[in-house]
Amino acid sequence: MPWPKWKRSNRLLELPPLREFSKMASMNLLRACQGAKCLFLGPRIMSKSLPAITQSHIPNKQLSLSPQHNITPPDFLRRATPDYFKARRGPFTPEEKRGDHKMMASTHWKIERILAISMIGVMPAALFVQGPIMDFMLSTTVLLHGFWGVDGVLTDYLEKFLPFIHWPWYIITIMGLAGLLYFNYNDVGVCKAIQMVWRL
Ligand code: HEM
Repeated sequence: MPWPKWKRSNRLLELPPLREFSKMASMNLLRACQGAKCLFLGPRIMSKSLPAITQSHIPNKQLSLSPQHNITPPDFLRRATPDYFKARRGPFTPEEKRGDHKMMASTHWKIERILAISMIGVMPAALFVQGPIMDFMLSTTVLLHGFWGVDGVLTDYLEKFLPFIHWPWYIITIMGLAGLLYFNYNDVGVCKAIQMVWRL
């Protein structure tokens, strides 16, 4: 149905389209944040952090010492610079995006989310329907979700400094899974156990 005449001449319709409007708003917000940073943190910190932001397209190895001259410093010197401890912002090659996994990171991400969404159903269902199948579903979904969650944190924050860090986590997870399965087979099972804890 066409707009009535008075609405077409309404001032509201003369505003820029929503996309332009949000672009302007975010630019202003960014400017305001930079201003606040200068005010509270002082210009020294700003002048230190700004190059890192503007040069985020340069790979870490080149960023670390002399980005202008494109010099790649020796490894021990690279590790001694603060840039080594900064998060890498890309750009990432397809090989890097894939990592050394068997599947694309995006596929893995989707599976993680499907599992997390399925937990929204499994968790309340476990309160009403109990039995070995529900015990198994609750144990495996929560364990796998927790495993991937912590594994992601280790990858993001620790792997760079402690490359072996995943192995203790794999061992803990396998032991946890074995413990949960043992408990489900030989005892009341996780659903009943949670109910019993809450009844205390
Ligand atoms: C129905 C319940 C739950 C839902 C829907 C859920 C959903 C999610 C989602 C979507 C993320 C990813 C967040 C992100 O990448 O920014 C996440 C992260 C995580 N979840 Fe859950 N979760 C649930 C329960 C649990 C439970 C019970 C545990 C403990 C075993 C847990 C442990 C974690 C951990 C360790 C992370 C990683 C945190 C991080 O990356 O900083 N979650 N969860």
